[in-house]
Amino acid sequence: MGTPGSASLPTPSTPSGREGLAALLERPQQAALVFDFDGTLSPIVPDPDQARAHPGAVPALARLAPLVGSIAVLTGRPAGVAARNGGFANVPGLERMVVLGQYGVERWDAASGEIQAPPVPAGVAAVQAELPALLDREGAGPGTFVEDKGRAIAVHTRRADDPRGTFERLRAPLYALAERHGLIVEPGRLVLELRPPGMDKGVALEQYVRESGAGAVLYAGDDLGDLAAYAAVGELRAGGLPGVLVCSAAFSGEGAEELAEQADLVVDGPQGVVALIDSLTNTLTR
Ligand SMILES: O=P(O)(O)OC[C@H]1O[C@H](O[C@H]2O[C@H](CO)[C@@H](O)[C@H](O)[C@H]2O)[C@H](O)[C@@H](O)[C@@H]1O
Repeated sequence: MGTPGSASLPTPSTPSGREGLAALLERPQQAALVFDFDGTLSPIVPDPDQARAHPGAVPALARLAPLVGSIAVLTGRPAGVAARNGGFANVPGLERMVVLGQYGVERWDAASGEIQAPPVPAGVAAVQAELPALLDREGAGPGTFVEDKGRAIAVHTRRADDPRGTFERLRAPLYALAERHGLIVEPGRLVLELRPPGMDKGVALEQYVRESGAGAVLYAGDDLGDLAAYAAVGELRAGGLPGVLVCSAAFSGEGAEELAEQADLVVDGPQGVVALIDSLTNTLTR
């Protein structure tokens, strides 16, 4: 059975990555494949509300899902937003998919369409109330905008006149604001996100791998928040569970270069991720 794009499966550049991919291909029904959303399944765009999965992503995931143990999305987005913007609901093939949102605190299950989310800590409302005056005081400018994620507040500078300069200028005051209210700052691609502590993509990935009983894991990401998931895969590998680290490298100069350095496989942004998913499907159905 052929799938769109018949490129052959790339070879990981590291021995651990080659071992991880070999294990995935030998026992696909025991493999967990976990994907970040923005920058990995969804191309980076100036307005987060307009971000959608790459047109090839859902069809590619739906073809691969029945061949592997499990497929999940692990994202900084609220779980419901990623499920909606990704178009993951009611897709034949993706009935078992889960979206772990807000760095793993929230969970959306395709099987039920329901979202589980704990209560929002009080510090989030306090930050929300103080933020406009802080941005004004720091001269953030009209291009700087705030994304209210419910249990986190993201300050974006991509649309500012000087995106990197504004990001750097806001860094210290936002860290201080977060600390005053018991939150942490999660830096990303031209975004500083103020969110509750206690969970990150590493903890979430490790929990998901254990819960799904996976014997191998593939994790694909593009941003600083994905480093924790990379570290978790490193620890799982050290404990004998093979894994592959994929970097979706679409933009440079946005602070996430470390990810490409640590990856076993670097692909060309979301379109490269789709090609990789398709080549896995092709290999498993040959
Ligand atoms: O964990 P992720 O799925 O990678 O989410 C991380 C953050 O992604 C979003 O921001 C990024 O994508 C936007 C849309 O392409 C882009 O405009 C922005 O510059 C990027 O930083 C999202 O808006 C955040 O809430 C996520 O935490």
